[in-house]
Amino acid sequence: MKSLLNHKFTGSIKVPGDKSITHRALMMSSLAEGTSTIKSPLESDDTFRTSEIMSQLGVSITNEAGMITVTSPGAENLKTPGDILYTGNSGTTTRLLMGLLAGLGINATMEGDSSIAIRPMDRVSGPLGEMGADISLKDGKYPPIKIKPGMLNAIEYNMPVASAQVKSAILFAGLFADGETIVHEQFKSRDHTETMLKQFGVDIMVEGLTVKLQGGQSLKPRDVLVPGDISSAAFLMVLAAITEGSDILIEDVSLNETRAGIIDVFRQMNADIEVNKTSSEGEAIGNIRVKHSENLSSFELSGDIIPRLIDEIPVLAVLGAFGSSPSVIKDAKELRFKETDRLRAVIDELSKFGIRFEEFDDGFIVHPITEIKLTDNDFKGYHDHRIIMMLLVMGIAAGKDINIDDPSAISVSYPGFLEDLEQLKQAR
Ligand SMILES: O=C(O)C1=C[C@@H](OP(=O)(O)O)[C@@H](O)[C@H](O)C1
Ligand SMILES: C=C(OP(=O)(O)O)C(=O)O
Repeated sequence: MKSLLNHKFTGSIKVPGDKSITHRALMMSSLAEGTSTIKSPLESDDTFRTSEIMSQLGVSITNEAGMITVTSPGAENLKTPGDILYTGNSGTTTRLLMGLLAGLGINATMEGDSSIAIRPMDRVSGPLGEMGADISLKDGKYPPIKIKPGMLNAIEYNMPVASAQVKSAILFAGLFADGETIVHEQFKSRDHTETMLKQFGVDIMVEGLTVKLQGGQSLKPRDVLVPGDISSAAFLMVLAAITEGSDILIEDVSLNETRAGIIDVFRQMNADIEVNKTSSEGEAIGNIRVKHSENLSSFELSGDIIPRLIDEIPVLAVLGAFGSSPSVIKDAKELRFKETDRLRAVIDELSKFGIRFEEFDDGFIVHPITEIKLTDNDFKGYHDHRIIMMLLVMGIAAGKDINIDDPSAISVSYPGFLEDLEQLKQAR
């Protein structure tokens, strides 16, 4: 499908800092007695929630010119918060802090917005309960989450779903548990917690799909450099690949293998992509250049690649629609438990452009778009940042001005998205 656009997107850009890494850096610096710094963090609604909560626990956090300074009295001296801890729209804040607060033995109640209120939390309270944590949930499953102090024992846990949030919550609790905590994954989920715990001086062992950690270790302060977020870069990568004349260079972005599944997909699609790693110490970092390609083919994704691109699937549906034959996503049922049911949202909203889908319980087939015909110009963003940015990319590629009910949730992960699009936009 040729795009109807009269402009292209060119130039170099840095996307905002990685959301997963920023959350973890704020949490781990708050456990390490002394002063740590976080350079180029993501400054967005979700990371603000984590920062606010760490402050409520007695940590001093200041932010000046793209550098956060965290001064902590140490894990044992964090205090019981006076108020409810509000996690907003952030699943990562909510789930990781369940493990951390249970480990710290802090009495607290956490709740978030209306989307967090219907995201399952029993996947975390289950294993934490096995460790001895006292956590109660509404209807046994949802926030508000009430955590009471208690002694924890280490467990050996087989993860039923690929989830870095569950794995990280168990590892955080394991830091304070008696004995060795062992987590086995079926598919490898993002490993930022493991990498960063090592950087903060924790002895943690990673062997294939198994992570082991001895309780009773303390963290030492350090300086963290946050690379750009490949999940944010994904929107620009897809835009460049599908709009004629485009050529975008994204600099200093995370190339962590457990996050970089989208690069494999671009290669599978015969997209024009160049990747140049500039550092592989700790978190891999580098540059990604994507040019428009006339000859995108298709992709078939299932199994272990899914956790490596889980948040990119909405925008990959757009890429698939510009391929020469149908593309397939399977084993992605987890998308139904994100900020909204993302499989439903992708199919319902992209169908309004005339894109044809076949839906499965755990994925979809997206057919190549042959003609863009808007059946409805009123789009729903479901207050989900990834769905809204997906729609904006599709709208641009289609050369249509679309109405999205409420685009404000972009600020959950990429507050400057519209400005970055403006900066890259050129007349053709
Ligand atoms: O640990 C993290 O930082 C995240 C893990 C993923 O969720 P799951 O753990 O539910 O797969 C991902 O979708 C989310 O955006 C961030
Ligand atoms: C699912 C996401 O985040 P969280 O789980 O932290 O809300 C996301 O950023 O796409």
